[in-house]
Amino acid sequence: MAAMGRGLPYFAVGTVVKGFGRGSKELGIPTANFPEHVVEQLPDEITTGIYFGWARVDNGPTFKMVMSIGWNPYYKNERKSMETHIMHVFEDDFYGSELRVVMLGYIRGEKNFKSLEELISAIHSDIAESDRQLSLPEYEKYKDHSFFTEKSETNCNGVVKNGIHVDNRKLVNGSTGPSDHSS
Ligand SMILES: Cc1cc2nc3c(=O)[nH]c(=O)nc-3n(C[C@H](O)[C@H](O)[C@H](O)COP(=O)(O)O)c2cc1C
Ligand SMILES: Nc1ncnc2c1ncn2[C@@H]1O[C@H](COP(=O)(O)OP(=O)(O)O)[C@@H](O)[C@H]1O
Ligand SMILES: [Mg+2]
Repeated sequence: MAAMGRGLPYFAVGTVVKGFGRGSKELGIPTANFPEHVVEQLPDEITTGIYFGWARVDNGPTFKMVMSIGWNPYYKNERKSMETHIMHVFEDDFYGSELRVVMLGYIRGEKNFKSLEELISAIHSDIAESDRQLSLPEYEKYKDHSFFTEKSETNCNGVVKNGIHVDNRKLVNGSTGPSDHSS
């Protein structure tokens, strides 16, 4: 079987936070931004650039997604971001919701562009390419991965690597007690 790329599949969970508000307003392409600690947990193999995969908001359906990781050279951001455009039209914003993603393939590196129109057109090509790739059986099957159907917990800041859930809530909340309430 063909390899997916170094570090892939990569699973991540986090709360949707505010970015610069450019995605919807300037580009017409909203991106749900992950908080800094999720970005910081990315392993070195996950280089900056554009990835495709699947995404789920809270307990909703799982949709195709395309993600941008990096400093957005067109805007020269000072902080590295990890932003997911979900291929679905949502009625409302979902800041504060839990976003789960699995990244399956790498499309290209981040680029600078001479105009906003060129950036927008590149993003539209990425969306079309991701849409095609995700319909292939080898990628489509991840839509129903147990990662998405596991009972989700509030304030879950866990990160899942290669199917293994690494729960780092203790680090985030500073709690050291056991997380299992059933015993
Ligand atoms: C599929 C995709 C590809 C992107 N490619 C680039 C890129 O090559 N260069 C760049 O500067 N920004 C790129 N971006 C990031 C946009 O500039 C970013 O989403 C926008 O600045 C919105 O940021 P905000 O969430 O802070 O509002 C891409 C975004 C997406 C969704
Ligand atoms: N299809 C979608 N994909 C991603 N985010 C969406 C989508 N539809 C609505 N949103 C909402 O829009 C927000 C992102 O818009 P954006 O302009 O990028 O703002 P920000 O800079 O705060 O990330 C998300 O956090 C989410 O609440
Ligand atoms: Mg955004």
